[in-house]
Amino acid sequence: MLKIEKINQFYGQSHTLWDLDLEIKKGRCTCIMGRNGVGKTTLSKVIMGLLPIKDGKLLYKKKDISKLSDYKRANIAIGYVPQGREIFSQLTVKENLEIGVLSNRNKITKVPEKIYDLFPVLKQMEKRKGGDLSGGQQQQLAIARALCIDPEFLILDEPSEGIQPNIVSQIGEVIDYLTKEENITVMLVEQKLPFARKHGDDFYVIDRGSVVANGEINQLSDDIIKKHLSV
Ligand SMILES: Nc1ncnc2c1ncn2[C@@H]1O[C@H](COP(=O)(O)OP(=O)(O)OP(=O)(O)O)[C@@H](O)[C@H]1O
Repeated sequence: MLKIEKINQFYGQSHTLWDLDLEIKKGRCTCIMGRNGVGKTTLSKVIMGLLPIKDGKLLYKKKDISKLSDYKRANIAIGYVPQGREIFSQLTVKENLEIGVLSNRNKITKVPEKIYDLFPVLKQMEKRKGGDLSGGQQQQLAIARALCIDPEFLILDEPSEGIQPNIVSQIGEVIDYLTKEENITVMLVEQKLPFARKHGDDFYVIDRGSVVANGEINQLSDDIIKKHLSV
């Protein structure tokens, strides 16, 4: 689905991603793991076209998308839930979802009922302002908004961060449903091992901007964890 070949990214003089290679397979949940500051969010933003790369290739369904704008990437059905959610706090829940609908690749005009089936709390709170929702509800809204574009590929940047356990498990169930039932490909940036192990199929561990380990999630060994993930 997505193949990244030897990308290098810089913030000014600061070299952040180093010859990074990665492959994300269709219909699977691939966890991107690593300690704070190793480049996980930078990688997500590079895929979304929010940050430029110096060199390397981003092949999405075999087509090089590295020169496409972020707007065009939404049109090719890549959904993105950034760290920090970035919902519109002054707009209602429904209006936030309608912003996602505007980029729907099938040109639908209404929020699909399926979104509310996945996140019933959003139906109850449809008229409430985004900013008045709890952190967990905002995270659900951010995921729901990304699903309104009807993505084939969804990037979730630390969706479980700072969220209460019952909402984390609901989000996990949604990830399972998307990959197993809807064949949506998920890239999950995640630091929590139990969550990654439960919902991930594959993993990549990044350290100082490079991939240091990867494989199927059951190959994520204690040795890798000790070397590259524990603090
Ligand atoms: N806008 C920026 N300008 C300069 N340096 C930046 C910028 N954003 C991030 N960095 C640096 O790039 C490196 C990678 O940051 P990034 O946010 O991608 O890491 P991360 O793995 O997502 O971390 P975390 O788990 O804490 O979110 C860090 O050293 C960070 O300080």
